[in-house]
Amino acid sequence: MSTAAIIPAAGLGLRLGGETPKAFREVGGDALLVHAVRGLKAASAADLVCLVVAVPPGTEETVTKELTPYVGDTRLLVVAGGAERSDSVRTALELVPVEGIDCILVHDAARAFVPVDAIERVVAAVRAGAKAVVPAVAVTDTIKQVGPTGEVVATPDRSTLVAVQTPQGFAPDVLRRAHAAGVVGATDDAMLCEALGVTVLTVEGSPDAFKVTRPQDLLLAEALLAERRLV
Ligand SMILES: Nc1ccn([C@@H]2O[C@H](COP(=O)(O)OP(=O)(O)OP(=O)(O)O)[C@@H](O)[C@H]2O)c(=O)n1
Ligand SMILES: C[C@](O)(CO)[C@H](O)COP(=O)(O)O
Repeated sequence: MSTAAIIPAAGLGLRLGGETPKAFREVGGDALLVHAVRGLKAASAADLVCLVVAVPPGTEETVTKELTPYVGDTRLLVVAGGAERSDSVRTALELVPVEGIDCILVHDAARAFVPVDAIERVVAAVRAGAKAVVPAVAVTDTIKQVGPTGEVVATPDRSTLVAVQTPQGFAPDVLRRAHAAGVVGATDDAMLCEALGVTVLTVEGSPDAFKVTRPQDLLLAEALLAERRLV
């Protein structure tokens, strides 16, 4: 059996700023989206047969041309994304073939530097029977829950908290049911599965899978890439 991947890449990158949508911002001379695609392709154990990328409306043709050299024999489909991340994923999911796929990965273009081993851990856990799998890392800040005026109402026990990353991996029927359920406000796909009562498994993520969100993250990305190119 094989894997399909969805890359939501249709966001504007408002927190990053600048004129160019975030997925097209360059690090080390290549767009974040290109780095993300290369990362998924490098995870050979995943056997990626289909890749659906959701992009800002109007950029579908350009992106198809730009990504084609990187996908090899993986089938590439590029669609216009929606208003929210979950809308972009849902639209892309409609194009994922039903036959022959045992795992669907959903991977942010903004987490462009996830290492191969983290991707392969997610796929392996889905193939071992988990219905929904997220890569996770320990939280290093103390997290506070706050009320409407910013007052602290609780300090959760940090040892019970993790920060989750992408790619998140799913049994295809579960991801389809999760997106069909019509839950609004979900910031990741695992949350949609949780709403169905599906158990979500965590596997070890990676600090390199950080999300490029704010301007300083581009500096970190450049440094990470420079270090990788040295080894
Ligand atoms: N309508 C949207 C919003 C986000 N995304 C994608 O979802 C991933 C995670 O979103 P985030 O990092 O929040 O990106 P943006 O929405 O672009 O950032 P911001 O909230 O700062 O505008 C990104 O790869 C982004 O392109 C998407 O496909 N469609
Ligand atoms: C999917 C995600 O990257 C997991 O951490 C995250 O939830 C995306 O959130 P964002 O606020 O839309 O960047």
